[in-house]
Amino acid sequence: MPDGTICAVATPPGRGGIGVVRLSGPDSAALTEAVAGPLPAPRRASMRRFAGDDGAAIDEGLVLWFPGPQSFTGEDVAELHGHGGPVVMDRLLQRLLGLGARLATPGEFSHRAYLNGRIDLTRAEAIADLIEAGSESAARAAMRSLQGEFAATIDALVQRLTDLRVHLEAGIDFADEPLEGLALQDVTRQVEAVAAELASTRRAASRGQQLQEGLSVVIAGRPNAGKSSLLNALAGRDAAIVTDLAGTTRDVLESYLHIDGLPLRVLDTAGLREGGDVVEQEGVRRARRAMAAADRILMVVDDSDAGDDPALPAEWPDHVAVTTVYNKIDRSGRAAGESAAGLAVSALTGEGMEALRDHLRACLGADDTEAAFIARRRHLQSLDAAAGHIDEALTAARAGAGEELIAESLAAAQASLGEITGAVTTEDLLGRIFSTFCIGK
Ligand SMILES: Nc1nc2c(c(=O)[nH]1)N(C=O)[C@@H](CNc1ccc(C(=O)N[C@@H](CCC(=O)O)C(=O)O)cc1)CN2
Ligand SMILES: Nc1nc2c(ncn2[C@@H]2O[C@H](COP(=O)(O)OP(=O)(O)OP(=O)(O)O)[C@@H](O)[C@H]2O)c(=O)[nH]1
Ligand SMILES: [K+]
Repeated sequence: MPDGTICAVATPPGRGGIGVVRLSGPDSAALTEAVAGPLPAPRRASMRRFAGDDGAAIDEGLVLWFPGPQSFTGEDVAELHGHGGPVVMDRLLQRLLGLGARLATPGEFSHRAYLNGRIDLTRAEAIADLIEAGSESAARAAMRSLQGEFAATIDALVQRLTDLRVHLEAGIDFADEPLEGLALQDVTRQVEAVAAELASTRRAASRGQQLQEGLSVVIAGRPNAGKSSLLNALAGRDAAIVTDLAGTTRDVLESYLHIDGLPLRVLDTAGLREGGDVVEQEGVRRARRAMAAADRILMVVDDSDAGDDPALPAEWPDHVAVTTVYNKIDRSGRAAGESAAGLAVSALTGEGMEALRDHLRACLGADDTEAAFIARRRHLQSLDAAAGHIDEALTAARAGAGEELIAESLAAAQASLGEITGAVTTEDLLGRIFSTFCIGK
């Protein structure tokens, strides 16, 4: 699949002190020599003149030469560090293309690094996530994955499954009798241990995904409880329309905000009530869908309205954590801040809003971001699939089923985990992953 010598500007477009053009592939040495003269010693920066095809200088700068396999991609790599102007960078690139290099596709350097066994998929993705990181905690989590912690955890799980399978498959080969007694108990215990380990990895990965994509918080409640006002108070701007008409918000309104550098995706929703016109009914359906998919629901109650109470909208999705927010305390007189009942705020005066922000920080695990791996949806899906197969194995083991059945489920779990690090992949998956990277990465 890696074919030819690729080149791209590795630094961001625009003007900068320095701009880097990177080359990877079999002709890197010849192309670099054609432009910049003799190659410097491996991994030693040397000053060179970069010549155009007419021999006139395009720029002068540093050349770095990384003979494969000791390079980022594992292939021969060269870098031309020139002055970071768009015209200079483009002329250098055009010169290399004229000499026979091909423009790299997005993520192609990382893709080659993966194919050459230099980095596994979690590390390739961590590089992209590190570049994209929008907060310090997301960057830290990306570094943990880049340094291989996520991959090591997955590899350890796969190893345990391999050991178990060997154990079971040896049983298949050498005994006609089903697993019983101690042996079966032992297998069950070990599968349980894998299930627990998998669950804790899932938690760390899901924390990492939240750090990257933002905790999704849905503001829900009865019409006129002050949901849109609460969103505006959190966002610090007029993101949503506020009126004293019940049923103002009809659709789901999405806002991204940060609390102490931690990303939040906040959804304002239509007030929950029966009846109303078709538009409002559709709004309520969408609100319920958003609630079911949320990481947390802020259930807003109008504290100045004796008729509003948190128990009213009965059908909460019970897998989603709910925080009750008593709003309009400027009218009800309740003391601001957090209590056992929930949080008391006034979206109008701002009382209690700091306590609400603290609460959301805590929901995001702001004090515990060290334990997170940067993770993507596809990782969580693979972890869930693996957990499903481990469950099957457990059910089979507990029911005293045959070794084959248990081993088969363990193998399926292994395959799901293998998708995370790229031990098991398809062209299609790789294409989808690397095409989202930036050019030059
Ligand atoms: N100039 C420059 N800076 C960069 C990169 C790059 O490609 N070029 N990187 C690109 O992402 C990152 C660093 N990643 C790299 C990873 C491995 C190797 C490398 O040459 N590895 C060899 C030799 C190691 C050594 O010198 O001891 C090896 O592992 O064998 C280089 C960069 C960030 N900074
Ligand atoms: N006194 C007081 N009024 C508030 C407070 N928060 C919101 N309001 C008022 O309550 C009314 C409804 O506010 P909204 O933010 O539109 O309420 P909502 O829950 O989004 O309403 P729907 O979109 O109809 O579901 C408006 O007149 C707001 O000004 C508050 O803390 N104190
Ligand atoms: K309203």
